[in-house]
Amino acid sequence: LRGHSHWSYEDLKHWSTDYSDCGGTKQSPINVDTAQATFSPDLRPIQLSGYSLPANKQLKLKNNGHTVVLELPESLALTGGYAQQYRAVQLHLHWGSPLGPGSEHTINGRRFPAEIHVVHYNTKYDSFTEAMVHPDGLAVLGAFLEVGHGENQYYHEILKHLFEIQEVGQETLVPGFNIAGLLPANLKLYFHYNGSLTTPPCYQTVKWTIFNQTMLLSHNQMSMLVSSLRTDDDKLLQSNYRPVQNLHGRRVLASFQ
Ligand SMILES: NS(=O)(=O)c1c(F)c(F)c(SCCc2ccc(C(=O)O)cc2)c(F)c1NC1CCCCCCC1
Ligand SMILES: [Zn+2]
Repeated sequence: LRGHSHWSYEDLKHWSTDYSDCGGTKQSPINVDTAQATFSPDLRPIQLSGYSLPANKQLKLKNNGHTVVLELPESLALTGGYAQQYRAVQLHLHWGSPLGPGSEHTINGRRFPAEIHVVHYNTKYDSFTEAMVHPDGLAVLGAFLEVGHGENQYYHEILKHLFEIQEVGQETLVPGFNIAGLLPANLKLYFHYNGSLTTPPCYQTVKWTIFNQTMLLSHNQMSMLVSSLRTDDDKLLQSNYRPVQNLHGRRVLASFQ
């Protein structure tokens, strides 16, 4: 993955020359046109197990030059909503700048201030790297972040460490907490579609779940997110989102009407 870090959000055109899947027909992110989404009553509530981690479980938080990544133990598992079991790999965020929002997915053309992705791999494969090249290999849970009134205590567990990893490659340790608190309380309402990693190598191996309920952060927390991290040319790491990709006939399912 080290070799994948020389791309940037500025030269998107070259992604598909260096990584052929980036030019594929099942790419992410997408715009969700809610009027075109198909209600699918057999979409079950997403169920998380093992997401509540004790404080003595230290998690690595890293600035990898493209986002902030929190590495997750495989003890976190997706046990509902997907036909097979998936285990957590990492979570990371996408955000904008003081000039504009930075979610990756959009809803009816609306871009949200930020978006969290919790990445999992299908346990029928021996490892994440093995899973990530199979169409049913990965499951990513996505939720939008908006500015509300109060501080979000769960996001604070990550945001309060950002100053320690301002430079690319820096990492720090975060005490365990209830990772489920980073996702909506209502895991029944979501959109579902087959897509890809939104970064090179853009493998088309992700079953995406985008929750309908958004997460609320304070204004201060959102500004910490958009103005703490730097990239490898010492500029602020901002607007780390890929433009929405064509559906090419794919259907988006909705677990609700
Ligand atoms: N939205 S997403 O899930 O596609 C995604 C992004 F959009 C991302 F932008 C990222 S970060 C860019 C990829 C990367 C670069 C460097 C390092 C490192 O030095 O450790 C690691 C990763 C990023 F890490 C991920 N998720 C990754 C996809 C990259 C390859 C496998 C790693 C787990 C999932
Ligand atoms: Zn992502």
